Amino acid sequence: MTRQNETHDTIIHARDLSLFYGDFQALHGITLPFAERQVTALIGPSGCGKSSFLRCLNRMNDLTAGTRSEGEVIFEGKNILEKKIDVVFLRRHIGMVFQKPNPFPKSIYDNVAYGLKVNGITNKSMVASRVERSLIQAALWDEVKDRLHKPALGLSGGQQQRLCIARALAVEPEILLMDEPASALDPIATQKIEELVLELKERYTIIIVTHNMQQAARVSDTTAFFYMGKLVEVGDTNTLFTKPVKKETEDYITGRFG
Ligand SMILES: Nc1ncnc2c1ncn2[C@@H]1O[C@H](COP(=O)(O)OP(=O)(O)OP(=O)(O)O)[C@@H](O)[C@H]1O
Repeated sequence: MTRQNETHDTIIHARDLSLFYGDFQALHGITLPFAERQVTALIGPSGCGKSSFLRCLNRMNDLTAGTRSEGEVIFEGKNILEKKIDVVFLRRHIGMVFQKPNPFPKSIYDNVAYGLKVNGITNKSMVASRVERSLIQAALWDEVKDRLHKPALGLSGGQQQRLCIARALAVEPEILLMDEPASALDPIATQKIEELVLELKERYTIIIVTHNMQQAARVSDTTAFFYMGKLVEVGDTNTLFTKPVKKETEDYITGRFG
């Protein structure tokens, strides 16, 4: 949770962001700033636009034909939605972890080293030290240090997800986007991911989509509630869950819908 008297600058800021899949408008004028080195949870019922919004923040929606956005997402003084933005560069700064662990069918080592190669880092000792550091940061090193050259697909689901986090961290992003990173995992693996999120926010800004309100309450400093493509309410997590301002938020967090 936020330490008292600590201030956090805005690192990325969606301004009046709308998103269309063909004729269907999935997001309606979302304005939402994100504080540096904080965890923000995006919550809301299925289909409300949480993942669509998250994917706008590193242009993953570009991969879906027929998508169009309006408005701005400001990162490092630039609107990252502009066509001229280099998305490889952008995704080096804004990494992503998906719902289902998706390691490449390569060794554990090569999975983590992959992004470094894509970004032109080939010096062997530098790659080795970044691989080790990323696996330590992802709380996986002790479990894999003796089998780095074994297939990643031989790891458990929870280990695979931490490997995907290590892969994302290897290129030293500022922001980590997590789309329901624990929803495919058992309770123990889920707890590990939650502990990891709390550790990682010392260095990284984390934006996490979750269906699990207890999880949002446990890991996030700020929570944003989405409903039908709109941002209904955003605020300090504790306050949002105990004294929501909007009726829709209260109905959702008390389980009256969704
Ligand atoms: N590729 C796509 N093409 C067309 N419509 C889409 C596409 N992806 C999402 N949508 C629609 O956009 C809306 C928002 O979907 P999105 O997946 O962002 O919601 P969500 O809140 O993340 O849902 P969930 O919690 O179920 O993952 C939904 O109505 C969905 O059907």
